[in-house]
Amino acid sequence: MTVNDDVLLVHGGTPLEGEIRVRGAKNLVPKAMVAALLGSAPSRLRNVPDIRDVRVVRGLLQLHGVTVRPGDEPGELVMDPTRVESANVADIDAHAGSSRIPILFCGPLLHRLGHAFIPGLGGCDIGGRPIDFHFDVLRQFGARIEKRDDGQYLEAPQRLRGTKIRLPYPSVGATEQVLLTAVLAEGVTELSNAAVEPEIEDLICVLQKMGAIIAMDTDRTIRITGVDKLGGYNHHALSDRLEAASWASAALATEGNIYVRGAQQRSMMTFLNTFRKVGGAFEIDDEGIRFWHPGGLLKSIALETDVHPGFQTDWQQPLVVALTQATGLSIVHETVYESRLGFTSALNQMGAHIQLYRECLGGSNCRFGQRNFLHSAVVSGPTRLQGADLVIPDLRGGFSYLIAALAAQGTSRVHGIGLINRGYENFMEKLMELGAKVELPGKALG
Ligand SMILES: CC(=O)N[C@H]1[C@@H](OP(=O)(O)OP(=O)(O)OC[C@H]2O[C@@H](n3ccc(=O)[nH]c3=O)[C@H](O)[C@@H]2O)O[C@H](CO)[C@@H](O)[C@@H]1O
Ligand SMILES: C=C(OP(=O)(O)O)C(=O)O
Repeated sequence: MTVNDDVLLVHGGTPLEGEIRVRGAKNLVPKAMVAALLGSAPSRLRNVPDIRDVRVVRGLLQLHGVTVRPGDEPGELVMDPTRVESANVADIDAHAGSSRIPILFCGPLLHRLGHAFIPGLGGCDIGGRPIDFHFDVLRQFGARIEKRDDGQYLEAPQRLRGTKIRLPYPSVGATEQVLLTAVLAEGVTELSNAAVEPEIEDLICVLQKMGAIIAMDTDRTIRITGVDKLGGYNHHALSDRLEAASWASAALATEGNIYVRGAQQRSMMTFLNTFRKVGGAFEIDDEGIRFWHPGGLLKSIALETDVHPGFQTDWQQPLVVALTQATGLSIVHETVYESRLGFTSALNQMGAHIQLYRECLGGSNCRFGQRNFLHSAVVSGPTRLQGADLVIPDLRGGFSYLIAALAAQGTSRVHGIGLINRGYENFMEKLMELGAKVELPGKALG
Protein backbone atom coordinates (compact mmCIF):
# COMPACT_ATOMS: atom_id res chain seq x y z
CA MET A 1 0.00 0.00 0.00
CA THR A 2 1.49 3.37 -1.01
CA VAL A 3 1.13 6.13 1.56
CA ASN A 4 1.34 9.61 0.01
CA ASP A 5 2.47 12.39 2.25
CA ASP A 6 -0.41 14.82 1.64
CA VAL A 7 -2.40 13.97 4.75
CA LEU A 8 -5.63 15.44 6.03
CA LEU A 9 -6.74 15.00 9.64
CA VAL A 10 -10.52 14.67 9.84
CA HIS A 11 -12.27 14.96 13.21
CA GLY A 12 -15.60 13.23 12.61
CA GLY A 13 -19.04 13.43 14.14
CA THR A 14 -20.14 16.88 12.95
CA PRO A 15 -23.01 17.14 10.43
CA LEU A 16 -22.05 19.03 7.26
CA GLU A 17 -24.28 22.07 6.95
CA GLY A 18 -24.33 25.06 4.61
CA GLU A 19 -24.00 25.88 0.95
CA ILE A 20 -21.43 25.04 -1.73
CA ARG A 21 -21.38 25.58 -5.47
CA VAL A 22 -20.53 23.12 -8.22
CA ARG A 23 -19.29 24.34 -11.58
CA GLY A 24 -18.75 22.67 -14.95
CA ALA A 25 -18.54 18.89 -15.13
CA LYS A 26 -15.17 17.15 -14.93
CA ASN A 27 -16.46 14.72 -17.55
CA LEU A 28 -17.46 17.44 -20.01
CA VAL A 29 -15.17 20.44 -19.64
CA PRO A 30 -11.85 18.82 -20.67
CA LYS A 31 -13.59 17.26 -23.70
CA ALA A 32 -15.11 20.57 -24.76
CA MET A 33 -11.57 21.96 -24.52
CA VAL A 34 -10.34 19.21 -26.87
CA ALA A 35 -13.20 20.07 -29.26
CA ALA A 36 -11.82 23.64 -29.52
CA LEU A 37 -8.88 22.10 -31.40
CA LEU A 38 -11.22 21.23 -34.28
CA GLY A 39 -12.20 24.84 -34.92
CA SER A 40 -10.75 27.44 -37.26
CA ALA A 41 -11.69 30.25 -34.85
CA PRO A 42 -11.38 30.82 -31.06
CA SER A 43 -13.79 29.15 -28.64
CA ARG A 44 -15.08 30.45 -25.34
CA LEU A 45 -15.92 27.98 -22.56
CA ARG A 46 -17.62 29.23 -19.40
CA ASN A 47 -18.23 27.62 -15.98
CA VAL A 48 -14.80 25.92 -16.08
CA PRO A 49 -13.74 24.49 -12.69
CA ASP A 50 -10.18 24.68 -11.44
CA ILE A 51 -9.42 20.95 -11.31
CA ARG A 52 -6.39 18.92 -12.31
CA ASP A 53 -7.93 17.34 -15.45
CA VAL A 54 -8.59 20.84 -16.84
CA ARG A 55 -4.98 21.85 -16.17
CA VAL A 56 -3.70 18.73 -17.95
CA VAL A 57 -5.74 19.44 -21.09
CA ARG A 58 -4.81 23.10 -21.03
CA GLY A 59 -1.13 22.06 -21.01
CA LEU A 60 -1.64 19.63 -23.90
CA LEU A 61 -3.51 22.22 -25.99
CA GLN A 62 -0.74 24.75 -25.42
CA LEU A 63 1.88 22.20 -26.47
CA HIS A 64 0.00 21.93 -29.77
CA GLY A 65 0.03 25.66 -30.43
CA VAL A 66 -3.42 26.51 -29.05
CA THR A 67 -3.35 29.70 -27.00
CA VAL A 68 -5.44 29.35 -23.85
CA ARG A 69 -6.22 32.41 -21.73
CA PRO A 70 -8.77 33.36 -19.09
CA GLY A 71 -11.82 35.20 -20.43
CA ASP A 72 -13.65 38.17 -18.96
CA GLU A 73 -15.72 36.33 -16.36
CA PRO A 74 -14.38 34.01 -13.62
CA GLY A 75 -14.18 30.43 -14.87
CA GLU A 76 -14.06 31.44 -18.54
CA LEU A 77 -11.40 30.11 -20.93
CA VAL A 78 -10.70 31.40 -24.41
CA MET A 79 -8.92 28.92 -26.68
CA ASP A 80 -7.47 29.99 -30.02
CA PRO A 81 -6.59 27.06 -32.32
CA THR A 82 -5.63 29.06 -35.42
CA ARG A 83 -1.96 28.02 -35.20
CA VAL A 84 -2.07 24.32 -34.37
CA GLU A 85 1.35 22.67 -34.65
CA SER A 86 3.08 19.40 -33.86
CA ALA A 87 4.29 19.02 -30.29
CA ASN A 88 7.49 17.44 -29.05
CA VAL A 89 6.83 13.81 -28.10
CA ALA A 90 8.87 14.13 -24.90
CA ASP A 91 6.81 17.15 -23.83
CA ILE A 92 3.55 15.27 -24.43
CA ASP A 93 4.95 12.25 -22.65
CA ALA A 94 5.46 14.37 -19.54
CA HIS A 95 1.65 14.13 -19.22
CA ALA A 96 1.67 10.33 -19.25
CA GLY A 97 -0.50 8.86 -16.50
CA SER A 98 -2.13 12.20 -15.74
CA SER A 99 -5.68 11.66 -16.99
CA ARG A 100 -7.82 9.75 -19.52
CA ILE A 101 -8.42 12.74 -21.77
CA PRO A 102 -5.27 12.55 -24.00
CA ILE A 103 -6.86 9.66 -25.94
CA LEU A 104 -9.51 12.11 -27.18
CA PHE A 105 -6.88 14.21 -28.97
CA CYS A 106 -6.59 11.49 -31.66
CA GLY A 107 -9.32 12.59 -34.07
CA PRO A 108 -8.75 16.35 -33.79
CA LEU A 109 -4.96 16.01 -34.23
CA LEU A 110 -5.35 13.62 -37.16
CA HIS A 111 -7.64 16.18 -38.83
CA ARG A 112 -5.44 19.17 -38.08
CA LEU A 113 -1.95 17.66 -38.48
CA GLY A 114 -2.33 14.23 -40.06
CA HIS A 115 -0.57 12.59 -37.14
CA ALA A 116 -0.80 12.30 -33.33
CA PHE A 117 1.13 10.93 -30.38
CA ILE A 118 -0.86 9.74 -27.37
CA PRO A 119 0.97 9.08 -24.08
CA GLY A 120 0.04 6.40 -21.53
CA LEU A 121 -3.33 7.25 -19.95
CA GLY A 122 -4.09 7.87 -16.29
CA GLY A 123 -7.47 8.00 -14.61
CA CYS A 124 -8.89 5.99 -11.76
CA ASP A 125 -7.65 2.50 -11.04
CA ILE A 126 -11.08 0.84 -10.91
CA GLY A 127 -10.68 -1.87 -13.55
CA GLY A 128 -8.56 -2.75 -16.57
CA ARG A 129 -9.85 0.25 -18.53
CA PRO A 130 -8.78 -0.96 -21.99
CA ILE A 131 -8.86 1.41 -24.97
CA ASP A 132 -9.46 -1.19 -27.68
CA PHE A 133 -12.79 0.36 -28.77
CA HIS A 134 -11.03 3.70 -29.36
CA PHE A 135 -8.41 2.24 -31.67
CA ASP A 136 -10.88 -0.04 -33.43
CA VAL A 137 -13.06 2.93 -34.36
CA LEU A 138 -10.11 5.11 -35.39
CA ARG A 139 -8.93 2.34 -37.72
CA GLN A 140 -12.43 2.23 -39.21
CA PHE A 141 -12.12 5.95 -39.98
CA GLY A 142 -8.86 5.17 -41.83
CA ALA A 143 -6.21 5.92 -39.19
CA ARG A 144 -3.00 3.89 -38.88
CA ILE A 145 -1.88 3.14 -35.34
CA GLU A 146 1.44 1.93 -34.06
CA LYS A 147 2.01 1.07 -30.42
CA ARG A 148 5.53 1.78 -29.17
CA ASP A 149 7.03 1.68 -25.67
CA ASP A 150 6.33 5.34 -24.89
CA GLY A 151 2.78 5.53 -26.29
CA GLN A 152 0.65 5.31 -29.41
CA TYR A 153 1.63 6.87 -32.74
CA LEU A 154 -1.21 7.60 -35.16
CA GLU A 155 -1.28 8.72 -38.74
CA ALA A 156 -4.00 9.64 -41.25
CA PRO A 157 -2.57 8.91 -44.73
CA GLN A 158 -5.59 10.74 -46.23
CA ARG A 159 -8.71 12.51 -44.98
CA LEU A 160 -10.55 10.27 -42.50
CA ARG A 161 -13.78 8.78 -43.85
CA GLY A 162 -17.17 8.44 -42.19
CA THR A 163 -18.10 4.87 -41.35
CA LYS A 164 -20.67 2.60 -39.72
CA ILE A 165 -19.75 1.60 -36.18
CA ARG A 166 -21.38 -0.51 -33.50
CA LEU A 167 -19.76 -0.29 -30.07
CA PRO A 168 -19.59 -3.60 -28.15
CA TYR A 169 -20.62 -1.61 -25.03
CA PRO A 170 -21.91 1.98 -24.74
CA SER A 171 -18.52 3.40 -23.73
CA VAL A 172 -18.51 7.10 -22.89
CA GLY A 173 -14.94 7.67 -24.08
CA ALA A 174 -15.33 5.67 -27.30
CA THR A 175 -18.56 7.55 -28.14
CA GLU A 176 -16.71 10.84 -27.66
CA GLN A 177 -13.85 9.51 -29.78
CA VAL A 178 -16.32 8.87 -32.63
CA LEU A 179 -17.95 12.30 -32.27
CA LEU A 180 -14.67 14.21 -32.21
CA THR A 181 -13.45 12.29 -35.26
CA ALA A 182 -16.62 12.03 -37.34
CA VAL A 183 -17.48 15.73 -37.35
CA LEU A 184 -14.68 16.55 -39.82
CA ALA A 185 -14.53 13.16 -41.57
CA GLU A 186 -15.68 12.80 -45.13
CA GLY A 187 -19.31 11.62 -45.39
CA VAL A 188 -21.68 10.13 -42.87
CA THR A 189 -20.88 8.18 -39.70
CA GLU A 190 -23.53 6.04 -38.03
CA LEU A 191 -22.73 5.02 -34.47
CA SER A 192 -24.96 2.49 -32.75
CA ASN A 193 -24.92 1.33 -29.12
CA ALA A 194 -23.57 4.77 -28.24
CA ALA A 195 -23.33 6.17 -24.72
CA VAL A 196 -25.88 8.92 -24.11
CA GLU A 197 -24.69 10.43 -20.82
CA PRO A 198 -25.68 14.10 -20.25
CA GLU A 199 -22.03 15.08 -20.72
CA ILE A 200 -22.12 13.52 -24.20
CA GLU A 201 -25.25 15.48 -25.09
CA ASP A 202 -23.49 18.63 -23.91
CA LEU A 203 -20.45 17.80 -26.05
CA ILE A 204 -22.82 17.38 -29.02
CA CYS A 205 -24.23 20.84 -28.23
CA VAL A 206 -20.69 22.24 -28.29
CA LEU A 207 -19.95 20.58 -31.63
CA GLN A 208 -23.25 21.74 -33.14
CA LYS A 209 -22.37 25.31 -32.13
CA MET A 210 -19.10 24.85 -34.06
CA GLY A 211 -21.00 23.87 -37.22
CA ALA A 212 -21.26 20.08 -36.89
CA ILE A 213 -24.29 18.10 -38.05
CA ILE A 214 -25.22 15.47 -35.44
CA ALA A 215 -28.54 13.66 -34.90
CA MET A 216 -29.26 11.55 -31.83
CA ASP A 217 -31.98 8.89 -32.01
CA THR A 218 -33.77 7.46 -28.99
CA ASP A 219 -32.20 4.01 -29.57
CA ARG A 220 -28.53 4.86 -28.83
CA THR A 221 -27.85 5.66 -32.49
CA ILE A 222 -25.97 8.83 -33.37
CA ARG A 223 -25.60 10.00 -36.99
CA ILE A 224 -22.92 12.50 -37.87
CA THR A 225 -22.62 14.16 -41.27
CA GLY A 226 -19.04 15.29 -41.71
CA VAL A 227 -18.38 18.92 -42.68
CA ASP A 228 -15.27 20.51 -44.22
CA LYS A 229 -14.70 23.16 -41.60
CA LEU A 230 -15.76 24.02 -38.05
CA GLY A 231 -15.74 27.40 -36.30
CA GLY A 232 -15.42 28.30 -32.63
CA TYR A 233 -18.08 28.05 -29.93
CA ASN A 234 -19.37 29.99 -26.94
CA HIS A 235 -20.66 27.58 -24.31
CA HIS A 236 -21.63 27.44 -20.65
CA ALA A 237 -20.58 23.97 -19.46
CA LEU A 238 -23.13 21.61 -17.97
CA SER A 239 -22.68 21.43 -14.20
CA ASP A 240 -21.05 18.51 -12.43
CA ARG A 241 -23.78 16.01 -11.46
CA LEU A 242 -21.13 13.66 -10.02
CA GLU A 243 -19.73 16.22 -7.61
CA ALA A 244 -23.27 17.31 -6.69
CA ALA A 245 -24.23 13.72 -5.82
CA SER A 246 -21.07 13.34 -3.74
CA TRP A 247 -22.07 16.29 -1.57
CA ALA A 248 -25.61 14.90 -1.36
CA SER A 249 -24.22 11.62 -0.05
CA ALA A 250 -22.06 13.54 2.42
CA ALA A 251 -25.17 15.33 3.73
CA LEU A 252 -26.94 12.01 4.20
CA ALA A 253 -24.06 10.13 5.84
CA THR A 254 -23.22 12.94 8.30
CA GLU A 255 -26.90 13.70 9.07
CA GLY A 256 -26.35 17.12 7.59
CA ASN A 257 -28.02 19.60 5.25
CA ILE A 258 -26.24 20.94 2.16
CA TYR A 259 -27.50 23.28 -0.53
CA VAL A 260 -25.61 22.49 -3.73
CA ARG A 261 -25.80 25.56 -5.93
CA GLY A 262 -25.48 24.54 -9.58
CA ALA A 263 -26.93 21.03 -9.11
CA GLN A 264 -29.45 20.28 -11.88
CA GLN A 265 -32.46 18.00 -11.58
CA ARG A 266 -32.49 16.94 -15.23
CA SER A 267 -29.08 15.27 -15.16
CA MET A 268 -29.60 13.80 -11.67
CA MET A 269 -33.08 12.25 -11.90
CA THR A 270 -31.88 8.67 -11.36
CA PHE A 271 -29.71 9.68 -8.41
CA LEU A 272 -32.58 11.67 -6.87
CA ASN A 273 -34.93 8.68 -7.06
CA THR A 274 -32.37 6.48 -5.30
CA PHE A 275 -31.58 9.17 -2.72
CA ARG A 276 -35.29 9.36 -1.88
CA LYS A 277 -35.61 5.56 -1.64
CA VAL A 278 -32.75 5.49 0.90
CA GLY A 279 -34.65 8.05 2.97
CA GLY A 280 -32.81 11.23 2.00
CA ALA A 281 -34.75 14.46 1.48
CA PHE A 282 -34.19 17.07 -1.22
CA GLU A 283 -35.76 20.23 -2.52
CA ILE A 284 -35.13 21.63 -5.98
CA ASP A 285 -35.17 25.27 -7.02
CA ASP A 286 -33.97 27.15 -10.09
CA GLU A 287 -30.43 27.59 -8.77
CA GLY A 288 -29.65 24.24 -7.20
CA ILE A 289 -30.77 21.43 -4.93
CA ARG A 290 -30.85 21.18 -1.12
CA PHE A 291 -30.07 17.71 0.24
CA TRP A 292 -30.59 16.68 3.83
CA HIS A 293 -31.08 13.84 6.29
CA PRO A 294 -34.66 14.24 7.55
CA GLY A 295 -34.08 12.33 10.81
CA GLY A 296 -35.12 8.78 11.60
CA LEU A 297 -33.65 5.67 10.06
CA LEU A 298 -32.31 5.34 6.53
CA LYS A 299 -33.64 2.45 4.42
CA SER A 300 -31.61 -0.29 2.74
CA ILE A 301 -31.93 -0.62 -1.05
CA ALA A 302 -30.90 -2.73 -4.03
CA LEU A 303 -28.72 -0.69 -6.35
CA GLU A 304 -27.25 -1.47 -9.73
CA THR A 305 -24.87 0.87 -11.54
CA ASP A 306 -25.31 1.17 -15.29
CA VAL A 307 -24.81 3.40 -18.29
CA HIS A 308 -27.12 6.43 -18.56
CA PRO A 309 -30.03 6.62 -17.85
CA GLY A 310 -29.09 4.06 -15.20
CA PHE A 311 -27.45 4.83 -11.88
CA GLN A 312 -24.07 6.37 -12.75
CA THR A 313 -21.11 4.32 -11.49
CA ASP A 314 -19.32 7.46 -10.21
CA TRP A 315 -22.24 8.04 -7.81
CA GLN A 316 -21.79 4.61 -6.26
CA GLN A 317 -18.80 4.96 -3.93
CA PRO A 318 -19.97 8.06 -1.99
CA LEU A 319 -23.50 6.64 -1.64
CA VAL A 320 -22.20 3.35 -0.22
CA VAL A 321 -20.96 5.27 2.84
CA ALA A 322 -24.52 6.47 3.47
CA LEU A 323 -25.76 2.89 2.99
CA THR A 324 -23.59 1.79 5.95
CA GLN A 325 -26.02 3.90 8.01
CA ALA A 326 -29.20 2.31 6.55
CA THR A 327 -31.16 -0.34 8.41
CA GLY A 328 -30.97 -3.84 6.92
CA LEU A 329 -29.17 -5.29 3.92
CA SER A 330 -28.38 -3.19 0.86
CA ILE A 331 -27.22 -4.80 -2.35
CA VAL A 332 -24.86 -2.99 -4.70
CA HIS A 333 -24.18 -4.48 -8.14
CA GLU A 334 -21.41 -2.62 -10.01
CA THR A 335 -21.86 -3.39 -13.72
CA VAL A 336 -19.68 -0.71 -15.34
CA TYR A 337 -16.25 -1.42 -13.80
CA GLU A 338 -15.04 -4.81 -12.63
CA SER A 339 -12.98 -3.54 -9.68
CA ARG A 340 -14.80 -0.60 -8.17
CA LEU A 341 -15.60 -2.05 -4.76
CA GLY A 342 -12.07 -2.45 -3.35
CA PHE A 343 -12.51 0.78 -1.41
CA THR A 344 -14.98 -0.99 0.91
CA SER A 345 -12.24 -2.85 2.82
CA ALA A 346 -11.18 0.43 4.46
CA LEU A 347 -14.82 1.13 5.38
CA ASN A 348 -14.90 -2.29 7.07
CA GLN A 349 -11.80 -1.32 9.06
CA MET A 350 -13.82 1.68 10.25
CA GLY A 351 -16.62 -0.61 11.47
CA ALA A 352 -18.81 -1.09 8.38
CA HIS A 353 -20.10 -4.56 7.44
CA ILE A 354 -19.65 -4.95 3.70
CA GLN A 355 -19.22 -8.33 2.07
CA LEU A 356 -18.11 -8.63 -1.56
CA TYR A 357 -19.22 -11.32 -4.05
CA ARG A 358 -18.14 -12.49 -7.50
CA GLU A 359 -21.75 -13.26 -8.46
CA CYS A 360 -24.12 -10.72 -10.01
CA LEU A 361 -26.39 -9.88 -7.08
CA GLY A 362 -29.59 -8.00 -7.77
CA GLY A 363 -31.72 -7.87 -10.88
CA SER A 364 -29.54 -8.75 -13.85
CA ASN A 365 -26.46 -10.57 -15.08
CA CYS A 366 -23.63 -8.34 -16.25
CA ARG A 367 -20.37 -8.76 -18.21
CA PHE A 368 -18.53 -9.57 -14.98
CA GLY A 369 -20.65 -12.48 -13.68
CA GLN A 370 -19.10 -15.97 -13.37
CA ARG A 371 -15.65 -14.38 -13.56
CA ASN A 372 -13.09 -13.54 -10.95
CA PHE A 373 -14.36 -10.04 -10.16
CA LEU A 374 -15.65 -8.99 -6.75
CA HIS A 375 -18.24 -6.67 -8.25
CA SER A 376 -21.29 -7.13 -5.98
CA ALA A 377 -21.58 -6.01 -2.37
CA VAL A 378 -23.94 -6.60 0.52
CA VAL A 379 -23.89 -3.72 2.99
CA SER A 380 -25.34 -4.52 6.37
CA GLY A 381 -26.34 -1.61 8.56
CA PRO A 382 -26.55 0.55 10.44
CA THR A 383 -22.99 0.43 11.74
CA ARG A 384 -21.11 2.92 13.87
CA LEU A 385 -17.98 4.12 12.06
CA GLN A 386 -14.72 4.83 13.89
CA GLY A 387 -11.88 7.08 12.69
CA ALA A 388 -8.99 5.26 10.97
CA ASP A 389 -5.85 5.68 8.88
CA LEU A 390 -7.00 5.76 5.25
CA VAL A 391 -5.13 5.83 1.94
CA ILE A 392 -7.09 7.29 -0.97
CA PRO A 393 -7.34 4.70 -3.77
CA ASP A 394 -9.08 6.71 -6.53
CA LEU A 395 -11.16 9.84 -7.04
CA ARG A 396 -14.64 8.76 -5.87
CA GLY A 397 -13.27 6.17 -3.45
CA GLY A 398 -11.22 9.02 -1.98
CA PHE A 399 -14.23 11.26 -1.58
CA SER A 400 -16.13 8.40 0.04
CA TYR A 401 -13.30 8.06 2.58
CA LEU A 402 -13.64 11.75 3.38
CA ILE A 403 -17.38 11.25 3.92
CA ALA A 404 -16.78 8.18 6.10
CA ALA A 405 -14.18 10.05 8.16
CA LEU A 406 -16.60 12.96 8.62
CA ALA A 407 -19.40 10.61 9.69
CA ALA A 408 -17.17 8.59 12.04
CA GLN A 409 -16.48 9.01 15.72
CA GLY A 410 -12.92 10.15 16.41
CA THR A 411 -10.11 11.29 14.15
CA SER A 412 -9.04 9.85 10.80
CA ARG A 413 -5.79 10.43 8.94
CA VAL A 414 -6.58 10.52 5.22
CA HIS A 415 -3.48 10.08 3.05
CA GLY A 416 -3.17 11.13 -0.59
CA ILE A 417 -5.84 13.83 -0.55
CA GLY A 418 -4.14 15.56 -3.53
CA LEU A 419 -5.94 13.06 -5.78
CA ILE A 420 -9.29 14.62 -4.88
CA ASN A 421 -8.27 17.79 -6.75
CA ARG A 422 -8.56 15.83 -9.97
CA GLY A 423 -12.32 16.17 -9.89
CA TYR A 424 -13.45 18.27 -6.90
CA GLU A 425 -12.78 21.99 -7.16
CA ASN A 426 -11.66 23.68 -3.92
CA PHE A 427 -12.86 20.72 -1.87
CA MET A 428 -10.93 21.82 1.20
CA GLU A 429 -12.54 25.28 1.23
CA LYS A 430 -15.94 23.67 0.65
CA LEU A 431 -15.45 21.28 3.56
CA MET A 432 -14.60 24.17 5.84
CA GLU A 433 -17.58 26.21 4.64
CA LEU A 434 -19.77 23.25 5.61
CA GLY A 435 -18.31 23.18 9.13
CA ALA A 436 -16.10 20.11 8.74
CA LYS A 437 -13.38 19.81 11.35
CA VAL A 438 -10.36 19.15 9.17
CA GLU A 439 -6.71 20.12 9.45
CA LEU A 440 -3.54 19.70 7.48
CA PRO A 441 -0.94 18.61 10.06
CA GLY A 442 1.08 21.72 10.93
CA LYS A 443 -1.57 24.05 9.45
CA ALA A 444 -4.97 24.54 11.12
CA LEU A 445 -7.78 24.68 8.56
CA GLY A 446 -10.97 24.64 10.51
C1 LIG B 1 -13.18 11.33 -18.04
C2 LIG B 1 -14.47 10.61 -18.05
O1 LIG B 1 -15.42 11.03 -18.68
N1 LIG B 1 -14.56 9.55 -17.30
C3 LIG B 1 -15.83 8.86 -17.21
C4 LIG B 1 -15.97 7.94 -18.40
O2 LIG B 1 -14.84 7.08 -18.39
P1 LIG B 1 -14.51 6.21 -19.67
O3 LIG B 1 -14.91 6.97 -20.88
O4 LIG B 1 -13.10 5.78 -19.55
O5 LIG B 1 -15.47 4.98 -19.44
P2 LIG B 1 -16.15 4.04 -20.52
O6 LIG B 1 -17.59 4.38 -20.59
O7 LIG B 1 -15.36 4.07 -21.77
O8 LIG B 1 -15.98 2.61 -19.85
C5 LIG B 1 -17.09 1.80 -19.58
C6 LIG B 1 -16.71 0.35 -19.70
O9 LIG B 1 -16.28 0.07 -21.02
C7 LIG B 1 -15.04 -0.61 -21.02
N2 LIG B 1 -14.26 -0.20 -22.21
C8 LIG B 1 -14.15 1.13 -22.53
C9 LIG B 1 -13.39 1.54 -23.61
C10 LIG B 1 -12.72 0.56 -24.38
O10 LIG B 1 -12.02 0.86 -25.35
N3 LIG B 1 -12.86 -0.76 -24.04
C11 LIG B 1 -13.62 -1.17 -22.97
O11 LIG B 1 -13.72 -2.36 -22.68
C12 LIG B 1 -14.37 -0.13 -19.72
O12 LIG B 1 -13.37 -1.04 -19.30
C13 LIG B 1 -15.56 -0.07 -18.78
O13 LIG B 1 -15.81 -1.34 -18.25
O14 LIG B 1 -17.20 7.21 -18.28
C14 LIG B 1 -17.28 6.38 -17.12
C15 LIG B 1 -18.60 5.65 -17.16
O15 LIG B 1 -19.66 6.54 -17.04
C16 LIG B 1 -17.14 7.22 -15.85
O16 LIG B 1 -17.03 6.36 -14.75
C17 LIG B 1 -15.89 8.07 -15.90
O17 LIG B 1 -15.92 9.03 -14.85
C1 LIG C 1 -13.65 7.25 -12.98
C2 LIG C 1 -13.60 8.57 -12.96
O1 LIG C 1 -12.85 9.35 -13.73
P1 LIG C 1 -11.75 9.03 -14.85
O2 LIG C 1 -12.46 8.39 -15.98
O3 LIG C 1 -11.24 10.38 -15.20
O4 LIG C 1 -10.72 8.15 -14.22
C3 LIG C 1 -14.48 9.38 -12.07
O5 LIG C 1 -14.64 10.59 -12.34
O6 LIG C 1 -15.00 8.84 -11.09
